[in-house]
Amino acid sequence: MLMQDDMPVVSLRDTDVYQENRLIIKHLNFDIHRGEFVYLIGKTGSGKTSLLKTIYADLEVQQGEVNVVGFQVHQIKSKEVPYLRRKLGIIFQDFELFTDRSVEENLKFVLKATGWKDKSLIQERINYVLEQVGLQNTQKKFPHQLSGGEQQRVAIARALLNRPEIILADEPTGNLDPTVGKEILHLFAEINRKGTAVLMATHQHNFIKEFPSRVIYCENGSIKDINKKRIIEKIQ
Ligand SMILES: Nc1ncnc2c1ncn2[C@@H]1O[C@H](COP(=O)(O)OP(=O)(O)OP(=O)(O)O)[C@@H](O)[C@H]1O
Repeated sequence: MLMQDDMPVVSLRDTDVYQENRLIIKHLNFDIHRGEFVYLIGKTGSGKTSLLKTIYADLEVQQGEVNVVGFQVHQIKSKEVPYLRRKLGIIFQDFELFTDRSVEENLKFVLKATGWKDKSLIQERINYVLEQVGLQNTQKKFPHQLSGGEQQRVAIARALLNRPEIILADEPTGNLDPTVGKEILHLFAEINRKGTAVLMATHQHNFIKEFPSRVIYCENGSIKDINKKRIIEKIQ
């Protein structure tokens, strides 16, 4: 599906976010543009994960419009969902790697499932994404042989395989110690600098000071853009 250059990568119009019959966030209106880096913050249970799931078509849109990387998610058919997800890089708190496969096999699995056939192109792409995350020498290792931070880097490499328009990261540093978490933040910042948009749900407000960028705040069933300076002042 073709996208015009000036089209937002994510655009929500009067969108309600539901978990089953429960309204979690109402009347959402916001855009994320190409190359933007956006933090999604808010108390536990405020709906950050539900909002991300709505964007990657894991929760049904019951009201309003959700346009994501050229797909109308509010009327997407289930057979189209894999094509939407191919344009997104999705990162979770708990990495979600296949534990019974090596790093290389984890990455190969995604490429094969998304139609890659040429063995040398597959190997080239795997080498490239691992280099991007600073893990050139881990191809034959299994997830349990890697640290948490390294496992998250593999998950990020996996998310980069199909050159996503945007990375959706749900509390990606939640299982990591603060130093490693900060390194992962810097990796996201570097990926963003090369042009990929990032939407990151996080409880770590100190990240906003470390790498200042747009902040969306989720509270009492609604969201608003807030001034990052105010948050930085509050945490100083
Ligand atoms: N599968 C589900 N079925 C029904 N309700 C759910 C489900 N998952 C989450 N909820 C409810 O939806 C609301 C929003 O949860 P959500 O996980 O989106 O919040 P969050 O801001 O991501 O929280 P956290 O910071 O703890 O990850 C909560 O009240 C939660 O109990």
